[in-house]
Amino acid sequence: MKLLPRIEAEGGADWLARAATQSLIDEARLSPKPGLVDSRGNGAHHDLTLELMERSAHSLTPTFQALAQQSWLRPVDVALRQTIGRLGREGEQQMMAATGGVNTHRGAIWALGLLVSAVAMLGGSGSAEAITATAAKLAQLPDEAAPKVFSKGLRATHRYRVPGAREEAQQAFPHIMRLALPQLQQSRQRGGSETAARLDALMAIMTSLSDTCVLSRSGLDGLETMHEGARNVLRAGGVGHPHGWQALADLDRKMLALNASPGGAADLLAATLFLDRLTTPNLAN
Ligand SMILES: CC(C)(COP(=O)(O)OP(=O)(O)OC[C@H]1O[C@@H](n2cnc3c(N)ncnc32)[C@H](O)[C@@H]1O)[C@@H](O)C(=O)NCCC(=O)NCCS
Ligand SMILES: Nc1ncnc2c1ncn2[C@@H]1O[C@H](COP(=O)(O)OP(=O)(O)OP(=O)(O)O)[C@@H](O)[C@H]1O
Repeated sequence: MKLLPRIEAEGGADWLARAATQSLIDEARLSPKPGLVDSRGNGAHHDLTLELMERSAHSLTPTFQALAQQSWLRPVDVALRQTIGRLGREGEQQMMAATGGVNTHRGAIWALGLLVSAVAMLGGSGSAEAITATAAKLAQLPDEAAPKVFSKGLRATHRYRVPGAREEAQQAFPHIMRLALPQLQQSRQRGGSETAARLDALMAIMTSLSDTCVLSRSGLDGLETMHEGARNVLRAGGVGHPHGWQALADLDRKMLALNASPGGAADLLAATLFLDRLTTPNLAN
């Protein structure tokens, strides 16, 4: 894994925040994504639009900036965990204010927020491994001030006995490190388009994530359809191959018929693009 270029402390927080927002916008615009909001339309979501997703992404820039500033060269401890927990919840409120009460990016604030903090804790330099390991340490610490709400995601993890957004972070983002980033690089090396490589990275996440968005909306049927369909795309040579493209279209149809949308996989793709962006900083401008 490439080393990050040194990001100077001054301006570093601003740069990280813009990179995080841009990663959310890149994820939202990427098309065609099964079930999700993209440049074509709303996917399986009746309350979301691309315009709303982009407005939401921009509303989060000050949150990412504050997370980076407060975390700059700080050690992992409960005090920092509580600070970022508070900033993350304030970010959720910013998002809700910007979208008129629609949840566009809750999971993304969690994943990207932890990663932005982790890069800042490392002073703006570090490998993707070091960044995700640092984020995991933060996610493992208790946040006493967190309200005890039994969210939809939490309910799904209990009902189906699967890991969710919390566990993905606590385990240092295995779906990003073991699946999405290697797939992104492999598909780029194959020489296809950047869009195809990013869609392949999304497929890699979708082959195995226990996505609580999918589980809440369409149960185990939806989850199995997602796993199987994403495997078919990659087995057929990826999105850049005509058979892979066909398999993606089939998966899109099936997900829509089930009202299934892989929102958790989309969040992790945005986080993947963020980590990728750190190694090619000219993309963030
Ligand atoms: C941990 C979070 C995501 C809450 O998760 P919870 O499981 O309770 O479910 P909720 O339904 O609210 O949201 C889950 C979201 O995570 C995403 N997701 C779903 N499944 C997965 C998965 N397996 N892996 C990763 N992300 C997933 C989806 O987008 C989903 O919408 C978060 O909202 C939270 O607790 N934030 C507190 C603020 C905080 O501490 N922030 C610190 C970092 S900024
Ligand atoms: N491009 C995208 N399209 C749709 N969802 C996305 C996209 N990118 C990320 N997501 C994630 O999907 C989640 C939205 O899923 P969902 O609509 O199931 O959430 P909800 O608000 O909890 O549920 P509901 O709308 O059923 O009340 C968001 O939290 C967001 O993180």
